[in-house]
Amino acid sequence: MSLLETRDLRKQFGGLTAVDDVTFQVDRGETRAVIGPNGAGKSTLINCITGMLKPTAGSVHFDDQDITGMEPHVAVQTGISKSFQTASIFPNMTVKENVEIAALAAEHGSFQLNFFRDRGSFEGVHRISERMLDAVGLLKHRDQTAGSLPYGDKRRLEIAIALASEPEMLFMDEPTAGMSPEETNSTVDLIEELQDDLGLTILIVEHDMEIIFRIADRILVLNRGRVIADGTPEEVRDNEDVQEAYLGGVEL
Ligand SMILES: Nc1ncnc2c1ncn2[C@@H]1O[C@H](COP(=O)(O)OP(=O)(O)OP(=O)(O)O)[C@@H](O)[C@H]1O
Repeated sequence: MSLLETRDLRKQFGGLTAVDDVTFQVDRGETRAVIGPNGAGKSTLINCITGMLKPTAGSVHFDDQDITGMEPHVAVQTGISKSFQTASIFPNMTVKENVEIAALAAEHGSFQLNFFRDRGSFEGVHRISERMLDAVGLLKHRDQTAGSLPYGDKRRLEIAIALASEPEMLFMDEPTAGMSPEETNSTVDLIEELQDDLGLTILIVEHDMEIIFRIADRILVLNRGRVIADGTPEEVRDNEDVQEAYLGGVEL
């Protein structure tokens, strides 16, 4: 059963078709990657899913609801927009306070929907925050100010902040961009832990093929707005169209 699905999703900018009838699914608990060369339509596809852009045609379904073209503030009620919000770090607050604020904000935002759900205590917020900090390996730095963290740890804190709102799906937009090889490795380890420990559904856009082949269950490959391949890493790696689109025929 899919958590997220697009059906014949299309976005045109004047005469340019940036997303060309894209149909794909993200199943619960899977790590789903979207890849493609520059200008392939990855950002446009994601923006049509989150409501940042209105699709020209087709539909988007999240958790069995049609959310096509919904404004982000309406879509929040379906749980999808929590996954896509950009995590912003407050540099003068501690690592832990940053995560607690996100957990509190999520609780407030979902209050009307989860009227009978008892998360309404600071104890609950505290527990969620500690669990997420532990998950990203920042528990020992919880009392440090967020601004003093090294770059890689800041990106991990952003993941903890996103997780604190308990999203149905975690969206990661090039999570390792700008990281050193060591930071990249530990972030990939982290993603693997999140998959195993929390059973998260992850939608990831990433340029680094090595990372994608390591962590993705299924990969959607776009080129000039169209789906040219969709399958397991092995299926995608062996696909001639993918090799052609990416590297002009050089083997991946
Ligand atoms: N707002 C816009 N107006 C007009 N054309 C756009 C707009 N946004 C994107 N495009 C065009 O749509 C196509 C797809 O762009 P998009 O940014 O979705 O690709 P991408 O796969 O995310 O690329 P990159 O990997 O470089 O980020 C490109 O040709 C781009 O120039």
